[in-house]
Amino acid sequence: MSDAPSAQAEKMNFQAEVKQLLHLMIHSLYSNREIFLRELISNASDACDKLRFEALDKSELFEGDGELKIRIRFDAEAKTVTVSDNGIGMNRDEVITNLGTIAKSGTKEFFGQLTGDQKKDAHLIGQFGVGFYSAFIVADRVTVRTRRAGVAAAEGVQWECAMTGDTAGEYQVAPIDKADRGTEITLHLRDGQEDLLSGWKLRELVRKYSDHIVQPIVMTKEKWDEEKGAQVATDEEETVNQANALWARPRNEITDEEYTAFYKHVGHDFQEPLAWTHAKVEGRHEYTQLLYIPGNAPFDMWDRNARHGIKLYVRRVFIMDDAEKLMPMYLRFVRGVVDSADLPLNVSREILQESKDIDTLRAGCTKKVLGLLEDLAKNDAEKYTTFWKAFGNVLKEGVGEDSANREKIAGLLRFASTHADTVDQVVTLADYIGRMKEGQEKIYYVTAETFNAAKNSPHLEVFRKKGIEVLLLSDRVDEWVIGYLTEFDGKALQSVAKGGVDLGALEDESEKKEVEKLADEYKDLLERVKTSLGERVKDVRVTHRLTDSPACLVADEHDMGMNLARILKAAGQEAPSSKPILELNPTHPAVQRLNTEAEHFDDWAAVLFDQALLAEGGTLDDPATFVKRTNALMLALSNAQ
Ligand SMILES: Nc1ncnc2c1ncn2[C@@H]1O[C@H](COP(=O)(O)OP(=O)(O)OP(=O)(O)O)[C@@H](O)[C@H]1O
Repeated sequence: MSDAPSAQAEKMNFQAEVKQLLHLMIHSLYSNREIFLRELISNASDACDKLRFEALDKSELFEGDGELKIRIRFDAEAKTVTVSDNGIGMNRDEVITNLGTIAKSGTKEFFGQLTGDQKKDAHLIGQFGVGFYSAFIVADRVTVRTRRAGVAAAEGVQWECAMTGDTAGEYQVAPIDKADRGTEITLHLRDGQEDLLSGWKLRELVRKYSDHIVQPIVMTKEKWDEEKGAQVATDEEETVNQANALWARPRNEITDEEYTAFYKHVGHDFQEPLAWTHAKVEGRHEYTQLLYIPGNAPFDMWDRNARHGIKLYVRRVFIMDDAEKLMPMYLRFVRGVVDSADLPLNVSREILQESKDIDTLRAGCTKKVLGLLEDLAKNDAEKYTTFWKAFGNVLKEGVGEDSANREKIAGLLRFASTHADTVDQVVTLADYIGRMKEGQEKIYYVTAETFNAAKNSPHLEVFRKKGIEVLLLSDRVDEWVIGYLTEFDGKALQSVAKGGVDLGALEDESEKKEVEKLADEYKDLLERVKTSLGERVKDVRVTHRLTDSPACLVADEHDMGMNLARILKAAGQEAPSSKPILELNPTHPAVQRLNTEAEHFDDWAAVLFDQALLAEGGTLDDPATFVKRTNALMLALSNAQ
């Protein structure tokens, strides 16, 4: 029963998503039921960290008790397990928001991806974050008693939810008196969970999952009672975890299991990390970094304001969460801890904004992470592939964002190309250069909105014929990457859909002469087409790049590529309007036919232009006229036969 006077208790309904999540949690995560303790301890530890941070300039929040700790108790008779902390606590509004709703970004995507298959869904919930609600895996009633630091005892709040009978979708909130600040969470265990009512079992779980928690986790000491033949509680308390900073220990004394358990806490992740790097840096600035690459992208990765980044400590004292200044945006998936020996203990977010020391820390952390990625790429291709699939598109942002490390980041990029002609992004720029034809000076690429549009682009025809590899870029961010990455290892990057194709030494003299000759022969035709198309084209010329298609559109050397112009337009941005150049393939029968056409010349010219635009991935601004013209030409042809 609740300790609160029921007259003042208020019934409230969970947000619909919470109900769904609770249901899923209980059904999909049952085989992982032990994690509830890790999650509650992790939250308690975060609550202590938050208090420490808020108390930096408001020491009265400690209320005379600065020794932050987490306590675990159990009551075998009442069948309860209680986790309490003397951290920041919550007020009524916070209780309702934090425990009654899900305010996370990515919530919609998460629910959209659920399949009903328990295994798959368990994996998804893990990625989404299990948190407080995991308590309901082992408990059918949960009581939270909490009081925010710094407010009066009478401002305590009790939250309670029973998952039985008709009340499953609702919870109760009531005011209570709570003398000590912080949060106490009592789990009323479900039938069959009695094994958790044991000091030995709970200690085992703490050691297994929460040993690395920095605050002491205390439990009542037990001793063996011969008469009763059982362990009995004493009046003393003892710390049951290591309660020291894992990152401050020497690397060779930390096991992989410990690194992994620590990651799950700092990364708010349910799954294993992909890789980590742990180093103590000495010199002008002294700091320790323990940085992890997660195995999966979190749901809120595309939310550039998402939290959960790097925790900053100063000489092992927690300073702040999500110190975004410590990692560049394009490495926002990195999780972990940086512990500085030089920053002042009273450092604030504002000081951090301007601190030169932070710039040094960030440069050091960035270097470490890029080094770790290089190492993975070189020595563990499988892991690197996993990394690339999850975070490749975020890393690409770095090409524009971090000019100092541009070459390094470029070396980490992976592309699809005409070499394998598959959608898999596996080609490095170095691989490409290694396969360049003799006499080839540039790295060629094509950008398009989809992989198939890139792969089948008419602009590739001459490259395919000559066996020259072309990178196939179809991720949105690629246009941005290419805008900054103009060369790699001394080789310029060149779009196959821009400017004239100058294949340099790859083109033989006779081919060049042939094109020049055709250009001369077709001079009049080019002029007529240009006049016919009027404002739609900048120029009309004979192509070097087509072998099979009759026509294609290209952007002038210094104009914006057409794919980028479309992306900008779709994003509602002004793109400088530049007209394309139409290139015609005089060896194609359609173009030869055009040369002799009199009556339907304008229709032919317009259809060739529109087809080239479609093949290039563009959209017609007047599709109905295109259809009408094509039909008219088909009829004219069949009448002529
Ligand atoms: N012991 C506690 N003391 C103070 N606040 C708490 C405590 N436990 C939970 N909360 C609050 O409730 C919120 C929701 O907790 P929950 O565990 O569901 O998610 P989370 O910790 O924010 O994220 P994640 O599930 O990804 O770890 C927390 O963000 C915190 O604000």
